[in-house]
Amino acid sequence: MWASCSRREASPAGGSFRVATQLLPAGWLLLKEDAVACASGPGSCRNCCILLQVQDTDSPAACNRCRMVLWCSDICKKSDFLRHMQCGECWLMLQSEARAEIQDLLQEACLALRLWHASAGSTTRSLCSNEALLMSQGAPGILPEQLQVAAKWMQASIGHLDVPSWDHLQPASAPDAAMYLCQVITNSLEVMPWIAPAPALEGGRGRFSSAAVIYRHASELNHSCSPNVIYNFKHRKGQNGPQMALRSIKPVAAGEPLTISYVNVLAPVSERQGSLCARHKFNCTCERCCKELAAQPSGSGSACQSWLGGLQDGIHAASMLLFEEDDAAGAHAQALQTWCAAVAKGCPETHPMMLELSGVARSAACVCAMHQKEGHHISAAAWWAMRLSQGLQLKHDQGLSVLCSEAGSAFTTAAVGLCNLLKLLMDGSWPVKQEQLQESATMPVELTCCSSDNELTPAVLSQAIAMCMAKANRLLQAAYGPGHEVLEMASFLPYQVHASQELAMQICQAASII
Ligand SMILES: C[S@@+](CC[C@H](N)C(=O)[O-])C[C@H]1O[C@@H](n2cnc3c(N)ncnc32)[C@H](O)[C@@H]1O
Repeated sequence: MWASCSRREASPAGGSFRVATQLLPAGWLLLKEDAVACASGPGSCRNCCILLQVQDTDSPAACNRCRMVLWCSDICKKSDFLRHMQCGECWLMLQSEARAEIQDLLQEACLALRLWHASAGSTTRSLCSNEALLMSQGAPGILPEQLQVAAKWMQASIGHLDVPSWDHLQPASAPDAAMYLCQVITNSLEVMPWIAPAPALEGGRGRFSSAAVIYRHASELNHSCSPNVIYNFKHRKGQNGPQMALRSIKPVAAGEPLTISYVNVLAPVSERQGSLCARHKFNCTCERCCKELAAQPSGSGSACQSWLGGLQDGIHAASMLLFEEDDAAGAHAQALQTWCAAVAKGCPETHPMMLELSGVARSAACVCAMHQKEGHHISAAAWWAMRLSQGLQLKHDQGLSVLCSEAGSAFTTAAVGLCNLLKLLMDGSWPVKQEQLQESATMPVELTCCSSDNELTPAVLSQAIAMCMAKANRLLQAAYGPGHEVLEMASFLPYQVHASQELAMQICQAASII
């Protein structure tokens, strides 16, 4: 798929990027690929990157030599031990002097060693490294001298290896070591840790430590603050590094660059530019940044944090769902896209349901995170169930756990239906016409007896939601038997949000990029 839908193009400034070779509709799974090399942060398994504290069954296994590196289980240790030894990481970790001297670059140095080992000295040479720039000017937070010292330690680690006995490897020269280090700094993608916003994630369940990972294809993608491709990771015990999936989130025209975002797209322009500079060492020149910098040179401004936070979690949730590639997941992805678009259209000041939805998004993200951890298929049922649980107070012990682990249940239909309904509401198409509902084969709610008011009041909304619930209850009971039901409905009171016009504008601007 990747080779047929995209090609590499040289950029005028050197380096390359990827463009679409055909029209790509939104929601296409473009690529799944395994990591070339990865280095996890402290406290997580060196092989699969899962946080050690979330492992329920296995006890962590340490390297018997350096005692600094841990794996979540014997399976992961077995899978990664030779790599750890053969790339020189074990020797490097044994050097207390090195650990002190390059502590800020230790993870990068380990990843660079692993990249050297994985690439057998050649296959990643095509990755850009920005080496000349980094080695002459350094970058925010890193001095060129620090890079030199880290490269020297890398070279020493490789020098202490009995490399000739591993026939595919060549000892790395000092310039090579520096190149690998710069490649890592320029190209590694960060597997973000989950921030636990809700009780469901307390105690670290479902959270992953951050890890730096290099992928062969995904690392070729340029960044945009308004990306057309979303990426996500799947952790698998025994595998080195998470698997990555790329999926289009907007229609992409033939010839258009494929872009992902390396940072939080909902942050203001100054913050985005700052983190791209600090972590990836470049000044972003994407269209959105250029526009926003021109319009608002200071790039400052607060935003409605809880709402944006919810939206961000919603995007994470969506990306989790988008990882799946079967038909059911396609429907889920569609539902979430519709939902995200609906949410993106509004802001707390203009629509009372927005805060509610942000809470829903947050909960959805939690469920998806937990499911990711447990390796279950993530279904839209989970999303829908959490939506009900948050907004409509579904009791967790009454059906949620069943719902969440079921793929392709009747609730998928309900999720799609609710999303459709929300879209109609957000589009201002209230009252919803019977014909509009019938147009959608997946719409499960009958709204014929709903209010004929022209206004979307809390009472009307409550009535619509109540009907969704009634339908949901019927589906729930048909699928899982008596005792599984949505218990009560929270009152949908209008939310008072005291936001300035300017703030509302910022929120809408941020949201419009989805
Ligand atoms: C992961 S690489 C992407 C592929 C890269 N263009 C290449 O030639 O291999 C990241 C590097 O690409 C460049 N880059 C990516 N997105 C950019 C953007 N929006 N603005 C400016 N430079 C960008 C920067 O040099 C960055 O360090």
